[in-house]
Amino acid sequence: MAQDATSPRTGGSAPAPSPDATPMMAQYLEIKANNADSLLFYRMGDFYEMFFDDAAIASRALGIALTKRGKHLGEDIPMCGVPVHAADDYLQRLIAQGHRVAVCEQTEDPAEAKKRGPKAVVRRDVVRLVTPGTLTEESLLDARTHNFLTALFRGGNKEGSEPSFALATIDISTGELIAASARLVDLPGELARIRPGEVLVGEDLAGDADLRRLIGEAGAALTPCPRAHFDSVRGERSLKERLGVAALDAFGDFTRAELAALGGLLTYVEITQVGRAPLLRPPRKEAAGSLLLIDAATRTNLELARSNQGARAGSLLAAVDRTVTAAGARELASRLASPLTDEADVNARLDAVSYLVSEPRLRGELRAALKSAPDLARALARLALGRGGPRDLGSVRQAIIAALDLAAHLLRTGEALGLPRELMSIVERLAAAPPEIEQSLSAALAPELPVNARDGGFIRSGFSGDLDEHRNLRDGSRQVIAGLQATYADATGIKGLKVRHNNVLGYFVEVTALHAPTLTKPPHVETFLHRQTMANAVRFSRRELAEIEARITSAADRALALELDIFAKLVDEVLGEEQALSAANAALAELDHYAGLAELAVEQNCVRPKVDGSLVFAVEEGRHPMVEQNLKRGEGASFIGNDCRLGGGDGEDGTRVLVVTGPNMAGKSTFLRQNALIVVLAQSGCFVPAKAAHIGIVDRLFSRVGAADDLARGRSTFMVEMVETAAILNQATARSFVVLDEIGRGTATFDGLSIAWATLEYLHEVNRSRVLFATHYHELTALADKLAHAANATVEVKEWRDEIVFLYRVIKGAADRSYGIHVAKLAGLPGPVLARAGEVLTELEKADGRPKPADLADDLPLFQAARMPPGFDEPSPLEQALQGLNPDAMTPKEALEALYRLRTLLEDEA
Ligand SMILES: Nc1ncnc2c1ncn2[C@@H]1O[C@H](COP(=O)(O)OP(=O)(O)OP(=O)(O)O)[C@@H](O)[C@H]1O
Repeated sequence: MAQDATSPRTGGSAPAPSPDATPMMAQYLEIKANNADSLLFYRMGDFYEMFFDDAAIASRALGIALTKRGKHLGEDIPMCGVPVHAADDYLQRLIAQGHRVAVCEQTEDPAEAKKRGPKAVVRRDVVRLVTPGTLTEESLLDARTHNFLTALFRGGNKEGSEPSFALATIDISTGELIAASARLVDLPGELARIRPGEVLVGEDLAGDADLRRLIGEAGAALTPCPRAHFDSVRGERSLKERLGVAALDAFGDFTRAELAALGGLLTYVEITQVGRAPLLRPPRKEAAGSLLLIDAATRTNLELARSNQGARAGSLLAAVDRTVTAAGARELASRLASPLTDEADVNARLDAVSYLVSEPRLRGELRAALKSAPDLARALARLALGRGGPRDLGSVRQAIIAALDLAAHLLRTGEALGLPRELMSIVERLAAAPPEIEQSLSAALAPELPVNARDGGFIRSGFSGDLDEHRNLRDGSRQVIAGLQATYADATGIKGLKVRHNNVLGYFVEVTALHAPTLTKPPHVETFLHRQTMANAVRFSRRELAEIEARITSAADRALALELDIFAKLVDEVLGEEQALSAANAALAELDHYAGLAELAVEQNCVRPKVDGSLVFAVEEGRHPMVEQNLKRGEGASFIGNDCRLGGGDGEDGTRVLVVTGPNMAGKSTFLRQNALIVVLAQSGCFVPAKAAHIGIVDRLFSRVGAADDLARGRSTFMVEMVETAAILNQATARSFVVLDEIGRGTATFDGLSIAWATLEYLHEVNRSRVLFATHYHELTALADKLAHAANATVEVKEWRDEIVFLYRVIKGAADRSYGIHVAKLAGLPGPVLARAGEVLTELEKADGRPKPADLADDLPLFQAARMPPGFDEPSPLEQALQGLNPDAMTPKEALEALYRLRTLLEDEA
């Protein structure tokens, strides 16, 4: 999808309608004028043609030839076209580049138009607008990913109050509808969570450069809509109408702003679908505080849904996805993007996974049965929009069979043991799948189904007497024709005589040029009417052939009309049970997602985390899911699990901040991120890659790495880093979990060190969050020793003959050096450069101008404004001991002993 929301996504310009235009061009210009913001696909026979600027834009975007067709006001008309049968492909490419397309079809038979006069133009109209957020075709969608359209409305604009936004989101390919609100600071995170393909904003907001940038960064196309569409009264009314309810209270407590966003959303959907109403599931309100807040940078940094390369492969989502259906994969993606904060809800999900972990046979059977469950949601959505076909009806039938089977199966096995709450709710919804719809469909549908209803042949013979009769007539007449070939051959004595068919002549008799004279002479000239002479063959028609053909055509037309009638009735029947079917579909998706998570837990040796309301974070032998799976796939190496304990036993004592130092490449970042990922997994209701885990609910998760340059936004590395650090310091609470990886590295050493130092203190004293802080500033280890709830950890390495061996074990204590030059050697830096770097390092270390850690720790506090708690600035016994040390005057043995002493002191303090 195009990333830049500021680039124009409108269609090209075309001249205004003019009286001098040809009748067809006049029609084109009128339709184009009504759809100025879209590329107009204008149907002409077997092609969609584009003219004027649209043609130039499309030919560039699609790499197809730009030609011309006639003149308008004396100028050539640029034109390009795409064949109708391949249109989906071209549409997909245009949409992916952020264009919108208005599809204009012929709405009457050309024969009808001819009746109005030789110059009459076939009536045409736009039948739908295709935009990035409103796709429904299988060929345009990724089956395992939602395609969301989000309407954004700015509310709460009271003088001085912080603007807040209401977001209404729909996936029209499944009918999922969600409403939520976010403060301005949380908006990027919300957009990164939802990942809409298209965002609608009122025209009043569309000019806001910050908002445009933000939407562009979320990878969405921006579509301005009339401000009047964002009307809360209208939103509420159309939602009630669509859902057939008198009040919305049962679905959640929607704010006026959310209803306005819903209004904008539903109006746009109505416009783009040209009056067709998409399927709507009951709206889900995401209440403030019910979800773990994860900002956009953290999502990118942790590679939750996409890897750093932008692909699904390599992300957390890909690493934990063991679902067997597309709907299950979408459910998993939604849940992983939106972890919960309610202890009971998280545990209910974990109960479901636990149950399926402990029932391997049932799990295997469920997964095998789920494999045959088709994508019911998308089939239903297409049927609702009038874009469905017989195969979609087949999917509905198949899905009902699967749902009822699975419900019975789960109940049978669950009876003895009692199913957990979530699985019970799944069973109830599966069991409510309407069997009578399945019966109707099974009775009506043929075993082989075409994609399009107009291809016919999808109704089982024996279902409708009327239909069978016309089919027999059609097929019988075809046989009569086949028989006539032999009759004619006998009568004329021409063995090679053939009866053939084409669209121009209909049924005709064909003989070679050699035999033609037999038919052009009496007696046959009376009955064989010459039609066409080809190079080697001559063609004749006969009256009875034409008569039979007319019979065939009318029987075939009638049969198709009957089939289409039955199709429409079946679709109506199905849509009459839309709610029950949607509910069954959601249940299928949830079941697949739970069974997939249980499968993953067993396969990857994951455990159920203990999730509660404490402030504890205790993980035993935690692992990084993506790094671990990569290692296994690559060298078959095993991942070293590491413990991480923060937050102590009852929250207030013990370590809250862990400062991790260690050589490059030793595994610091991996350690930091794996713990953040464990929070995400646990609160989404997944088992976690560890031996044991206890997680006190986290309200906000932050993960940052010393950032890369963001030149596109005109910000330097350091600026980005500071903006992001500021966001954390301003928002993190005592319930938050913060991961900072080498913050402050993007500037001069002392500036960076000072900022990292102050940040660490502030997190410790003011935010009081659980924090993992990796740094190459070894000076910070002294600070960690000084702060009551901070501790040092390092990643173990062994030195061996001037080489380093990484052990990937996180242990207590601080690293003494970075081994940067060793790592540079591993990376293949030329020998002379390494040797010279070694010399420079020795000189620098000798003349070390950097302040000694202990001195630094004494000079502080840096920010009295932060109101340190009493006793904060009194040196602790550990600090006093540190002050008493003079590393320069110590032998290595003395230093080691001192270190042990310090550690004991530290443990005493904790
Ligand atoms: N626990 C572990 N078990 C096995 N291999 C690991 C482990 N942790 C890290 N690794 C391997 O080490 C590589 C480097 O790890 P990582 O990027 O975390 O190092 P780092 O200390 O953050 O490095 P730098 O300071 O240079 O950023 C990983 O890509 C992985 O292959």
